Amino acid sequence: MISIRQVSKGFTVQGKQIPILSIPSWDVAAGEKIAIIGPSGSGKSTLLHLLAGIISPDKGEIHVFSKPLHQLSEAQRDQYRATSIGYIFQDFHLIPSLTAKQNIELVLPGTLLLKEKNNLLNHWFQQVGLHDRMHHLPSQLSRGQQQRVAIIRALIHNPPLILADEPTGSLDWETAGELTELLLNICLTEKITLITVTHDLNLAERFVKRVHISDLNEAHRAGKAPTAPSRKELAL
Ligand SMILES: Nc1ncnc2c1ncn2[C@@H]1O[C@H](COP(=O)(O)OP(=O)(O)OP(=O)(O)O)[C@@H](O)[C@H]1O
Repeated sequence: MISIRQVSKGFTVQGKQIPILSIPSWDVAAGEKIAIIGPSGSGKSTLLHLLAGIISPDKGEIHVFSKPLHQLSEAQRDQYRATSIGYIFQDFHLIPSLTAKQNIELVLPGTLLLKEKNNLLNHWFQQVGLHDRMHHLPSQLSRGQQQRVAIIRALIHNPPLILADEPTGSLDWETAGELTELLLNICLTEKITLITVTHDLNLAERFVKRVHISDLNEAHRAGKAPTAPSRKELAL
């Protein structure tokens, strides 16, 4: 379903090209639930951005659902993201002046009939356990509840692939565990492929498959890619 071949990606900083990722080969099968782990600055978010078509590789091939992302135009990549990808961020990016329900209505197609729209909204707010909070503003929701709304926003268009970048990074450990279980269960039921980036090894344990970025990334293994100090190191 996902196939990466000889992909490299770097960034130019002050005129100097810095290699970040160099992935000879990586395959993900449909329905897999994968936690990507690795130190800060090792390229985990960059990998998700490549898979979402937000950025393009400098070299190599990325196929997702047989689509050659490396060959798509920007408009085609926008279309790919709109139809095939649900993206969940660490910060929820909800619009503060809109209720939870209105935040989701914004991303629904205008062609839906009112009844279809309400059925869909009721279904998903039930699924994440927020059916009694639909009319709350984000500021009236806990952080865990706000992330549940963001999960609905990522899932409501039925994407076959969810990319989650530290989705529980700003939550306490108990809420983080609940949210991770919720996401895993929904993806299992809906047969969605889930790739989650996390720093939290305890949360990563809940995934059947864990991939360390340095096992994918030759640039990192070879010490070519710069790595920022980890949060743990910074906290010491
Ligand atoms: N647009 C950019 N321009 C220049 N350098 C960038 C850019 N985006 C990322 N980088 C660099 O690429 C490296 C990898 O960044 P990335 O965000 O992918 O790491 P990460 O593993 O997700 O880190 P963290 O766990 O801290 O979020 C970092 O050294 C970062 O500074």
